[in-house]
Amino acid sequence: MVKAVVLGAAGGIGQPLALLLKCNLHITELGLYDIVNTPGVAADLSHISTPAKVEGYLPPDDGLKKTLTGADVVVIPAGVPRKPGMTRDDLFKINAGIVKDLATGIATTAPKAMVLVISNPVNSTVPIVAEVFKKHGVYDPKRIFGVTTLDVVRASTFVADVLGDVRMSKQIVVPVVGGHSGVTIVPLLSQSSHPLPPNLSTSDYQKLVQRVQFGGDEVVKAKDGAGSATLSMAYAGAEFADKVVRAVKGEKGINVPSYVPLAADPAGAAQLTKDLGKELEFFSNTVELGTEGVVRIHPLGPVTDKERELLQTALPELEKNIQTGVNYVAEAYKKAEEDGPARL
Ligand SMILES: NC(=O)C1=CN([C@@H]2O[C@H](COP(=O)(O)OP(=O)(O)OC[C@H]3O[C@@H](n4cnc5c(N)ncnc54)[C@H](O)[C@@H]3O)[C@@H](O)[C@H]2O)C=CC1
Ligand SMILES: O=C([O-])CC(=O)C(=O)O
Repeated sequence: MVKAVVLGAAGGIGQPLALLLKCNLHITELGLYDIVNTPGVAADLSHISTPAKVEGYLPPDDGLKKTLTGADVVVIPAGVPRKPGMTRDDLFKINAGIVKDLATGIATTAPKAMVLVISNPVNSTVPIVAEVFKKHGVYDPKRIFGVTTLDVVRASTFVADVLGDVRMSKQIVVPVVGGHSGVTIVPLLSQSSHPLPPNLSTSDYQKLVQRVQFGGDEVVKAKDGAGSATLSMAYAGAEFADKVVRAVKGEKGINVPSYVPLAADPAGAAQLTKDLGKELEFFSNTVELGTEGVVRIHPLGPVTDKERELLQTALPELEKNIQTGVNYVAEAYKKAEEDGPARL
């Protein structure tokens, strides 16, 4: 029995993601929560002849609590998406508060659930969830994940393009490490399961790196004000959720890319710090999953000089983004204490 929950389930990502989770045969219960439209989305999905029992709730009458009760896996795509000209960091002002409130709901109702954060800016929203959990005394770094799967999906697709065989894209695995925005997205193309052509020019290599780093902008521009990636994100989110669900059910040896608290695996974190020459609290890398969440954070593996340069550019930006999330929660709690205890 596995209960999966989507918070922000009526949105551009939420609806197709809920559809894909309803089609996942490992999931027996699907809880949908949003500030609008979830009863309709749930009624619609409930007619699909797969096992998951679907329920949709809105904020009144303790809807968040009802949705989260008994949750094993919670996916969060709630929040506003980008418009052309915006960076993911521009979303922080609105999305930080949304994620903080939802994280509070999870910490109080389903503190043992695996939490999969999609809402941007992921580099800062994942630290927000971690800090809220710390405040509630239920922080387990092994159970909090930033969903960076779309970067890896894009890298596979774009490498297949360069190799001239799109039929191969599903088999191609390229580690993408760091974070989930612009220069913090670092594709380790030298570790691609399918090597790049040896005669690839420097400028074509740079274009490929740039395309992985700014793939999200391609979609934002094409949607021209109507939002950012939703369908490819739902695909990536469902792929990630499927792996987490299978790991929770006891399947062994499942490896996923994810932006995780490095406290999840102190030995792995120590190796990563050695590889990077810098200590960070969160970083995206391949992690092994088990029934209790992260079992192991993999080392970076051999990187080229060019990749090391990309990492050196990513790290200060990532560090700043992490601090923004941590500071936000500290300030919110300080303000709440000043205003009175019932505020959070
Ligand atoms: N991690 C990643 O790779 C990606 C992340 N994203 C991010 O995902 C987020 C959602 O994007 P879309 O689905 O396109 O946006 P959307 O606007 O279509 O949907 C967001 C949904 O969140 C709901 N929502 C707002 N406040 C809420 C609250 N307090 N509680 C519950 N639900 C709430 C809205 O009602 C809406 O249905 C954005 O922040 C976007 O930047 C988007 C693509 C990729
Ligand atoms: O670009 C955006 O704002 C949405 C996103 O995170 C992505 O598509 O990778």
